Amino acid sequence: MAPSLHPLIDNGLTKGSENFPGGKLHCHCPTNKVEVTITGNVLHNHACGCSKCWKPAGALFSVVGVVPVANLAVTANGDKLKIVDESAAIQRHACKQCGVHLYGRIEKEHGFKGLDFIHVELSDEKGWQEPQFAAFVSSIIEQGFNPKDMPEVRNKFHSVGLETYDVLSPALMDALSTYAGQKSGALKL
Ligand SMILES: N[C@@H](CCC(=O)N[C@@H](CS)C(=O)NCC(=O)O)C(=O)O
Ligand SMILES: [Zn+2]
Ligand SMILES: [Zn+2]
Repeated sequence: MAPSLHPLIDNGLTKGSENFPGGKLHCHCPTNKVEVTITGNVLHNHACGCSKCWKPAGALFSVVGVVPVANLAVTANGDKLKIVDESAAIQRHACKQCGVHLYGRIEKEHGFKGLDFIHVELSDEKGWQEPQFAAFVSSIIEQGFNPKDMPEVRNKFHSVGLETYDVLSPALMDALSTYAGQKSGALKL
């Protein structure tokens, strides 16, 4: 049987809705769930194979996207959150009890500062933007995936219409490089 990439991808993509108003994310605790309220849709939603992004049980990939910081609020049981790795660029806030990552925030100077990273499968609402591409695909090997099976993984992404990259997509890499070039002064626009 083919491995699960992610429940939002395995059986094909469900397109998001225009003018989706947003919704609530919940952790997996049976009671006293951490709740995060998102205004508006997620942007740049994508699969991520890196070792740091939260994945549901049995999935090889995370599905992660961004929202402006101003569009995210912790609305219940925020005292259960802790930062997974203080030294990472993305400060991932996870539930201490169930381990689910509710949001990741960039606090240091970075091309994506001002954006929070979220996992829309933590919401019951339908209409979130569907994944747009797959990033950090080769990184699953670092976590124990056999490199000989990589063609199957990339083929599966392509079969649902997603392009695969081993870092981020060209658009996001260009945005990061634009930020770096402007910061150093080498790029003047
Ligand atoms: N191969 C590495 C890649 C990690 C990585 O660079 N992740 C990307 C995509 S989420 C990133 O921007 N990380 C910044 C961070 O985790 O703070 C791994 O799997 O751990
Ligand atoms: Zn929890
Ligand atoms: Zn990642």
